[in-house]
Amino acid sequence: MASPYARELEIAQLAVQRAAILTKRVFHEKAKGTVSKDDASPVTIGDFGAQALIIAALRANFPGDAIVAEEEAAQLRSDDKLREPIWGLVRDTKLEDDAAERLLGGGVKDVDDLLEVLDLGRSPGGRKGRVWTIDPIDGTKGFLRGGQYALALALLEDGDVKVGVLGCPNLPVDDEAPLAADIGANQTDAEGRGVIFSAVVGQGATSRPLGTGGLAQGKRIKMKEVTDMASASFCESVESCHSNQSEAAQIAQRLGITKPSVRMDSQAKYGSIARGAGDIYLRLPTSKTYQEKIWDHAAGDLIVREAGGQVTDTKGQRLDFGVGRTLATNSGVIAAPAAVHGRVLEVVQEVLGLK
Ligand SMILES: Nc1ncnc2c1ncn2[C@@H]1O[C@H](COP(=O)(O)O)[C@@H](O)[C@H]1OP(=O)(O)O
Ligand SMILES: [Mg+2]
Ligand SMILES: [Mg+2]
Ligand SMILES: [Mg+2]
Repeated sequence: MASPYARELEIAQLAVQRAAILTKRVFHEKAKGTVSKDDASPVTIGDFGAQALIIAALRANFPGDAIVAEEEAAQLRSDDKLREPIWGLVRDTKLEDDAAERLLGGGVKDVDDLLEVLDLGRSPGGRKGRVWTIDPIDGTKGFLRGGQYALALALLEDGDVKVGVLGCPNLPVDDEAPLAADIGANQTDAEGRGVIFSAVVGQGATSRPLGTGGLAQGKRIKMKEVTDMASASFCESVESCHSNQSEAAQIAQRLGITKPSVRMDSQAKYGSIARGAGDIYLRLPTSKTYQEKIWDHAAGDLIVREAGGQVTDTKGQRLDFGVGRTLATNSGVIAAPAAVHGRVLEVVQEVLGLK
């Protein structure tokens, strides 16, 4: 008998792989069709296109499942200058391997279907049933800057993450490559770059080359053991408005961490620590009102936990993906090897005045 979630995993990986072909094309274009959303954050033709391709694959393979995705069609309905290039990209993007493309199935018929497909991602989420979460480009600011970004897809069942897939086109394929100080800036997806991290609950976490055809064999990944805090380092956001960097510096000092933080955009941080290229991911709230979105954390949360890590918020609670489209009951994120998570949490709470 096939292992649980085998089909969901395969379809999710192929969907991410195909959507990454599209985002890589846009990554190399000077004009990325960037517009501003209501919350002033940027979105590009790459975000819309990748979301359409991923949802089309889910619609074809798992028609009964709900979808919580970041983007929606509203802006495109009134803007054909934006809509047309997205439609062109979606229409022309296929996996190089015909058999894999057939297996994935799920095209987008025309421009109207494109808008319809994008809006299939407006489920409110919740505690019941199967819900896919999609972040078509996580770290859009990194994508625009030429840094790291990720395509994130996860399956929730009754609020728990069962399958997580993270495509990181600009990370090295090699799990052993240490995190270079410049890993978050001026990246390419040239030869030797592009990795998919995946996890299924209870089955461990893997990495494999992202590629553009079929899926290569996966390799087991594990977090690095941190025996001595002096040799560890934090992996943090590039954006100081996404995570409080001065509090992180105080926490590092109290823990005896001397190395500078590695800064990179997106859930590539979760993938990097899961494969032992980095140690500890800290995300400290910068505002009392911002609620983290479930699509920004679901895949990464499972991948780190299946690689031997522990993921909680700053209160020490597991991330709760069953309360809606946001992590409304959580505050911040601490992802670390299980053996040191408790110590990191303790110091985070001291510095944030939570104990
Ligand atoms: N004010 C905010 N605080 C925290 N995260 C945010 C905020 N605004 C947007 N984000 C989301 O944070 C994530 C990027 O995190 P990081 O800084 O770790 O790369 C992205 O998912 C981004 O959305 P998006 O998917 O649109 O890029
Ligand atoms: Mg966004
Ligand atoms: Mg995101
Ligand atoms: Mg996004």
